[in-house]
Formats: sequence, structure tokens, C-alpha cells
Amino acid sequence: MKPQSMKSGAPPLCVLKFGSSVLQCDADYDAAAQEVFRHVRRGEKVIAVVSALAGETDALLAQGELVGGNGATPHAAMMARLARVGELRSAALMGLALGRVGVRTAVLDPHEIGLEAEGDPLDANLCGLDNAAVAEALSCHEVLAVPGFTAVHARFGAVTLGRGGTDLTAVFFAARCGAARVRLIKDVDGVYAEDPAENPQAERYAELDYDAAADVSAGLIQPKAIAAAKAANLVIEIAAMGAGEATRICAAPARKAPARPVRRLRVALLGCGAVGAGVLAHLRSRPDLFELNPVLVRRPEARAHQDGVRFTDELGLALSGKPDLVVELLGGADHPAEIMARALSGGAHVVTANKAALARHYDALHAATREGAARLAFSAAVGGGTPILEALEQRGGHNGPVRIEGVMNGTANFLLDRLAAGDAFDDAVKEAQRLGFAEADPAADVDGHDAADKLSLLIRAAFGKAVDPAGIPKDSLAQADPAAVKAARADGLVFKQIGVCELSADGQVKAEVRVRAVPAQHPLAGARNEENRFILTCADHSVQTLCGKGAGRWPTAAAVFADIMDIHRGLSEPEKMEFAASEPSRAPALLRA
Ligand SMILES: NC(=O)c1ccc[n+]([C@@H]2O[C@H](COP(=O)([O-])OP(=O)(O)OC[C@H]3O[C@@H](n4cnc5c(N)ncnc54)[C@H](O)[C@@H]3O)[C@@H](O)[C@H]2O)c1
Ligand SMILES: N[C@@H](CCO)C(=O)O
Repeated sequence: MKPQSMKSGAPPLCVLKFGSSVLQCDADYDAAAQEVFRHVRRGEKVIAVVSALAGETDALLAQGELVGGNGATPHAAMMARLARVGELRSAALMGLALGRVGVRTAVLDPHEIGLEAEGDPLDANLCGLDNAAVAEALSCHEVLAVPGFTAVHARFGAVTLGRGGTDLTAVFFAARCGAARVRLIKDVDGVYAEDPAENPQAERYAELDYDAAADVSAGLIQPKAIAAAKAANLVIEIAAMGAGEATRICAAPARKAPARPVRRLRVALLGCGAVGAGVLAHLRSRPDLFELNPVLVRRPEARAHQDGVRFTDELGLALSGKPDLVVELLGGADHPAEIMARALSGGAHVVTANKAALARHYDALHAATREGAARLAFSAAVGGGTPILEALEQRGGHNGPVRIEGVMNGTANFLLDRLAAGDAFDDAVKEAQRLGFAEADPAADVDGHDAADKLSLLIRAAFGKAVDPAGIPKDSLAQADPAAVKAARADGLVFKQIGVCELSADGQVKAEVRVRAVPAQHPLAGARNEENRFILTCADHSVQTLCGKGAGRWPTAAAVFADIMDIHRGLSEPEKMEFAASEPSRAPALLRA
């Protein structure tokens, strides 16, 4: 296979393959989306190659056998058409799961990207890909989700690539598109000398060469995929969902990985509202990694029983037993800041989405991280599921950002959209509250305070300067005339709440939150509903635009949980830190003492 790199200067491309061993039920698409999001927030573009849900291909083949076999030999090409249905469905489900998080995703079937195969209809080999179609999809989406296992055949139409063929699809995409990484995600954390299900003492490889991998990984990796990787001199990683470490299959002698028991972190979750409930669901999906303290809520008696989850209204109980990690999702500013500072100086790591507390108590919280040698992570505090803080970290240093302009409050954007559609202001506010976008006091959204808090965090991250959010001039949406907002459409204008901050050559920072009409072609004009959009301008005049869902349970919980997983990986897998150093930068909001 001849690699054809994506355009130079483009973000690194990563191919992730999700096999049936990690797609056991519908809820697993959520975990897979979280895994994809982890790479997206590092600034990578992702091709997600998916298998069918576990058991689905067998069920389809059995059905085909019953209908077309039954004493006769079923028609191979017909069987291939039937067998691929599970993957087509799975790619669409993956797209839906990513859409919930707010990651811009294209789902394309083989005929839409010229993915061609030749040979036996049930055991075909890949031979062609329309690189331009892939590049186009990735130019306006962060993720391209494609079905594995199936391709287009000149004679038979649709064919399949043999059992385990999704591995081959992933390797083929990586080789043809010049991916920086191809990771096959399995239900084991790498390749072992023997099947660890049969021998729990079996040793895991850190690295091994293609031929040795083909010998020991029968049943785990499709042999055709290993051969294709060898021919393309491509490193394949075999890893578990959420893991940092992987077995690397490459042209290197075999090397075993040191045994490293996975550490379960004790987590104190404070707050179980719009965001907290989403984070609780994520934490509960990984009982192997997290042990939950009683969750802090206002009315524990009103909580429906959830297996294994206890609720409390006592802060002391929620923080009992020296938790490793405190997740603060209460809202408010001063009280949560006090709780976080105490936890940090006591050595617990903290993850929060609370921009109000961070903007007001930034220095005190950072002093506490140093005191307790703990980490404070807050990716969700700006942009919700839009990784703007990560992008700033990645673009830091010489020629870093000098101007940031954006739609950074999802509720305000939602309200302006509703006004433009003719809805009444109060009804629109109620709807934003129902959807979990608005702050406990929606005046924070309406009057620009929330956007000002976010600007102050962006200014810290981009320019390293302290700006009091109270001193940032702001317009209130309440002053916008609903009739004018609605009428603007006819003139090709769209009203937006826009936050801007700019660093001048003499080191001064200017910031403001304005409600103004912009032309429909303006890059911020297209932000719909709770979407956030940011335009970063760097000192070298390069411009980057980021989009995503800026508010709501799932996008925000995804960012919070991604911070939690980063902390877990950092604590459990020291080797990962070395590994990460050669990768694009990690979450910026992850501060280390
Ligand atoms: N909702 C979003 O889209 C979003 C996005 C990004 C950041 N955030 C931030 O995340 C945090 C949580 O937001 P949310 O939307 O989930 O708010 P929410 O009001 O839905 O949830 C907060 C929960 O904490 C509980 N709580 C507050 N104080 C408490 C106390 N002293 N004891 C026990 N329970 C208490 C509340 O009863 C509520 O259930 C806020 O800081 C918010 O600014 C929210
Ligand atoms: N209320 C905030 C939540 C996300 O920070 C918003 O609507 O943007």
C-alpha cells in the first residue's frame, strides 16, 4: 500500500478501530465516543472504524444460512451483502453517539469514499480508497466514522473482508491516509504471550514484531491486517478502551511490559444536577477504575435508588476516607472554591466545570495545587465539549494566540436563536433551563457574566494575564429588542453574544462581551442553539476555528470525564506520560504542581 499523507500542516490523523469485543451493547457506543473525544481534544482528526455489535454478524450469517442454505450452498456474494449490515448500522450508531457529545462527525459508507476490494466476496482484500473524499470529510468534521469489514467490489458490489476484517479496514485507512497512529481497541490491554483469559499470569508485550505478533495473536488480530501493516511498515497499537498503554506491533524485537496493577481511584462527586448526573453515569460505567463515595446532593431521599450508588447531603460524608479525586459540579463560586482549595491542599486531585469559582479564585486554587502536589483540571469550564483550552495549550509559546473571539455561552446563543424564530424571551429561558444549558441563575447567561468568567479563563490560558471578570464590559441580552433580532434575518444578519479578548503589542489585554448583529456569512453566525464557536488568531496571523456543543449534560460530562480519565491514566500508568510526551499536547487545563 502506498501511503498518501493528508495535506501538510493538517492536524495529526489517528485511526481508531472499535471491535465487537468492546461493542457489546448500545451503551458501549457512549464509551467509544468518549474514547474518540479523548483524541479529538488533543487536536487530532479521527477515523473511527467500527465493527458490528457483538453477536450480530454471527446472527446475520446464521439467518442467511437458514434462508439460503438449508442443504444448498448459500450464494457467497449474497451472504456478504447480508453480513455487512451490522457494520453499516454500527457506524451510524457511532455517529449518533458522537453527535450527542457535540463532536462534528461524518458517517460515510464504503461507496461514498471509494473503498474498494478485490477477490473472494466473503474474504476480499482492500485495494482502493478515494483519499480526496476522506480529506474532504475531515476538512469540515473532526471525525469520520466508517463501517469496517466491508467494501465495494467491481463485480460483486458489496463484499466483506473475512472474520476480523475491521482490523484490516483500520490498517488500510491508516496506511493510505498517512495516519500518525492506528489503535485497535480490544477487550484486552495488549497482546499477551498467552490468552490472559486462560492464563491470568500471562505476560503482556510492550512491543513485538509483525511475525511474532502473527504467531501469538491468532484470534485477537486478523492475520491479513498484520501482514498489511508489515507491508506498509506501519506501527499498530493494541489497547483497551481508555488505556494509555498499548502493545506496539512494529519492526522491533519483542519486549515485555512491566506488570502494573490498575489502581482504582476513590472519587468524591459533589453535585448531581445536569452535568453531575452525566458524569455519574460515566463513572459508573468503569467500576474497574473508580470507587464512588456517597454522592453529594441536596435531597438524598428524593433520589431514585441506583445500584451501588449512595447519596448524601453531608459534605463530610461525601469527602470521607481521603478521596483521590474530588469532582466539583455544584455551581456557585465562593463555597465550591473553598471546598476545592481544601481538597487540593490536602493532596486530592480536583476536576471541575465551575468557571465562576475558577475565574474568581484562580490564584488561590493554583496555590493549593502546589501545596498539595495535586492537579486541578477544568476543561469543561470553557466551551463545554469544545476543546478550546486544549487548543490554546497546543498553540502556546512563540507565535501563540493574540486574539480570541467567540460565541462562548450556549444559553445566550440558544435564546437569540429562539428570539430570531419568534419565540417569547421567557419561554426560551424556560426551555434552556429544561435542557440543562442555563446556569442556576440564568441572569449569569443573559447578562454576560458567564461569558466574562470564560473570557477571564481564556485570557489566563492564552496570555497568562489576570483579568477580573467583573471589570469586563458586557451587554445584556435583556436589552436586545426581540423584534429587531427577528427582523435581522431578513437583512442577512444574525444576532450573537460575542466575547472577545485581545493582547496588544505592549502586553495590555482588552476584553468585552457584546451582543451584536453579524452578517450571516460571519464564521460565528452559523453557531446554532447551544453551540460554541471560537476563532483564534495567532501572532503569525494564522487563524483556527473551533466548534462544538458548549453546554448541556453530555458534552459537558464528556469533557469532565476526559479530565478524570487523564488523571487516572497519569496516576496508574507512569509509562503513559513518556508515551504522551511524543504526542500532541494533553489537556491544558490539567495543572501539575
Ligand atoms: N449545564 C451545563 O451545560 C454546564 C456546562 C459547563 C459548565 N457547567 C458548570 O457545571 C456546574 C454544574 O452545573 P449544572 O448545570 O450541572 O448545575 P445544576 O444546578 O443542574 O446542578 C448542580 C447540583 O448541585 C446541587 N448542589 C448545589 N449545592 C449543593 C450543596 N451545597 N449540597 C448538595 N447539593 C448541592 C444542586 O442541587 C444541583 O443538583 C456549574 O458550575 C456550571 O457552571 C455547566
Ligand atoms: N450556562 C452555560 C453552561 C456552559 O458553560 C452556557 O449556557 O454556556
